[in-house]
Amino acid sequence: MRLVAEGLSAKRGEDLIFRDISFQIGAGTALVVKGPNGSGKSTLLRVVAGLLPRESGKVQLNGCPADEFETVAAACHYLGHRNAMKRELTVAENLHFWKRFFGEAQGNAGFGVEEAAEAVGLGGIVHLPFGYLSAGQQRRMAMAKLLVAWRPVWILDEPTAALDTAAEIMFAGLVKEHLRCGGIALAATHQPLGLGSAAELHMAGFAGVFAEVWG
Ligand SMILES: Nc1ncnc2c1ncn2[C@@H]1O[C@H](COP(=O)(O)OP(=O)(O)OP(=O)(O)O)[C@@H](O)[C@H]1O
Repeated sequence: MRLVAEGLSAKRGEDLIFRDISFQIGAGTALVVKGPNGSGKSTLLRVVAGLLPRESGKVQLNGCPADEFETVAAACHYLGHRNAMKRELTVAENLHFWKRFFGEAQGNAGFGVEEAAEAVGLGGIVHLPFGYLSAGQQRRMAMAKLLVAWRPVWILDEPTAALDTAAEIMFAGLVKEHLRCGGIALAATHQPLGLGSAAELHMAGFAGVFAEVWG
């Protein structure tokens, strides 16, 4: 399986944010997107995830059986800046919602809700309203959303911002396990994700866009 982006460009409003971005990410590998504030990292991730339209170019997931995921977007988990959880619902209710929403991928049911909470170090508090959790605990539970249903492509926007060191290490472990299982990760970050020698894509913003990919 291989996530292939070719010649991507995107606008926000009337402004062209980046152009001619191309990369490939093979199964079991990650690509880390770096660049200064406003250079278009979040925009690129949202375009790849199908959440924003692209101005040109294409995104394909090669080597994935056509009947498994109808679109690239359907094969992606997207963890954005926000946690995508309802504060008034319990953690369990939130995670059950997402588990039902995603449904089961063929041959892979994903983690149970309690199992996913334990995997992020927070087993035993899924009965609490999400809004009661600390900011770091909320982020960890948002990470648990990645586990309740299998999706081969994880798109991660500043996943560990404002997390403590233990949570960073925990999350690096989750991503490594995802890669070990043949998954793909595309992450935008200002801080090291602890993934070792992941390939990097550097964005400089429009009027200085360049893309470099290794691996
Ligand atoms: N809805 C919008 N309308 C117009 N411009 C926008 C909109 N959303 C974002 N932008 C602009 O698009 C550019 C890229 O924003 P983006 O969030 O992708 O950058 P980023 O590299 O992820 O930044 P950061 O490191 O601060 O998170 C910025 O200049 C931003 O002001």
